[in-house]
Amino acid sequence: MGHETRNSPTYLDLDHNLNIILSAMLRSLEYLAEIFKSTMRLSHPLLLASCASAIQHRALLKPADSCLWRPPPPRLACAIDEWGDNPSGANTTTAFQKKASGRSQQRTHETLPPSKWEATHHCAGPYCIFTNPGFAHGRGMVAITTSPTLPKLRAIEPSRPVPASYHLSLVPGKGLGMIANQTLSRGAVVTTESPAVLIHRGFLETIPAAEQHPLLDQAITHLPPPLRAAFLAQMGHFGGHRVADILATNSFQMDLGGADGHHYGNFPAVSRFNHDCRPNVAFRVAGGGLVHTTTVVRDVAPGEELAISYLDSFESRERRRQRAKMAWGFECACSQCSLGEEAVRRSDARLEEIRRVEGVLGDFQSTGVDAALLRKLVKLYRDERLDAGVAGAYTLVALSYNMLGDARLAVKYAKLAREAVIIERGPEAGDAEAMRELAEAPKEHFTWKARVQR
Ligand SMILES: C[S@@+](CC[C@H](N)C(=O)[O-])C[C@H]1O[C@@H](n2cnc3c(N)ncnc32)[C@H](O)[C@@H]1O
Repeated sequence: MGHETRNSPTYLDLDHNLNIILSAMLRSLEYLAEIFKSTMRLSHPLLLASCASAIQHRALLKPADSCLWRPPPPRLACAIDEWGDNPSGANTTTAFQKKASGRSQQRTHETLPPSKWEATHHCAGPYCIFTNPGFAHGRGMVAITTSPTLPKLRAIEPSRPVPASYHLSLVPGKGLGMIANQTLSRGAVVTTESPAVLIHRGFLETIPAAEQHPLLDQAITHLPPPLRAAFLAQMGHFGGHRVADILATNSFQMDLGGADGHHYGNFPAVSRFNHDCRPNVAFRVAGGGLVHTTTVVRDVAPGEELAISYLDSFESRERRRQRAKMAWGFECACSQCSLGEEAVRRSDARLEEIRRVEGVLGDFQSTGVDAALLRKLVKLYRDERLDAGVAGAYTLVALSYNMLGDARLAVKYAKLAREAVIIERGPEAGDAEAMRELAEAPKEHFTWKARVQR
């Protein structure tokens, strides 16, 4: 599973870019124009691409410099010293395992296994299996990654569960899907989940299948039985090696930070979301805690399917369909893709117009920016039902109204932008704070009348 930006297969961070914008604005309005252009092209702070694409991409990479599958060395291969008083792992039976084996288990803090990362001697090239069977009170987690990633693994947080507001059901043509049990209002959280399996991108892209597959199989055996069962119950769309297929069908690309930070994360509960090009649910994996959170972006009625977008929703129908087919192997017949030909033509034209208008607004040198253009952008998003990607548009509209010297509408859209940013990227997103500041004091904001005064 993967989700794409509107124009680039790289990892980017919109908050980071907005911060650049803000400081750049103070220094040079011309510089701002350039950064605006690139920033407003993005629809999502977290850029995801499918394992399937990665596997296809692997063919382009030069044959691996990796070592062969290594027999267990006499001592642990990875830098276990980094974790101080890490126990040997002899007592790693989890609360779940004990429950599963029928023994009564009082789930108190004392009886739960400690949550610590342990190295194993199973490695391929620089990538080793690391396990944490005590993670999240015995739910467990496993990673195939490099030793320098260990401090980042230790920062991963257990999710705080939310009451289930959906059930799983067969959806014609899609396999299982998530169906709302109740009315859900915009902003309602549907799922929170920590990764079950975390795999370094380099492992999937450079280690040959003959070495990769045994290590993947081995990694899964380190999950406590209930989580292992949940992992193996996931859909595999492509066939072939079971674990690799599950990862190719159900992984989110995640950036743990730094040059070595690119990983794929698997979340067995989240894996049941089907795709829709106009989804009613947005997702994010925020911060070093790596908790995956999904939030409803428009009101949902009981019985409605909950869906996320695997793709860049701003691309044309043709392009979206190609990508769905290439990366996940299905013909996209979502509500937007199955419109009639005339409606599709109008939809594609609106998407093209969104790109053009955002280009104009993002170029500080451009003329013709007025309230009518800003109203047009908002209407285009509404007509296209881009509820899951509206935060960037509202942010741009709020800043633009302020640059035009309209404090009332700058405040209105800054508030809308802040709400949308929180829904799409979480309350900790930098843009949420930036929009709060704009809403509180538009005339003191450095964008005030910036277009009028030129
Ligand atoms: C992450 S899984 C989603 C859950 C899956 N339906 C299941 O039964 O577990 C992704 C797979 O679901 C199917 N799928 C998801 N969205 C779909 C859609 N809009 N149309 C058809 N198939 C879809 C495809 O087979 C895709 O490879």
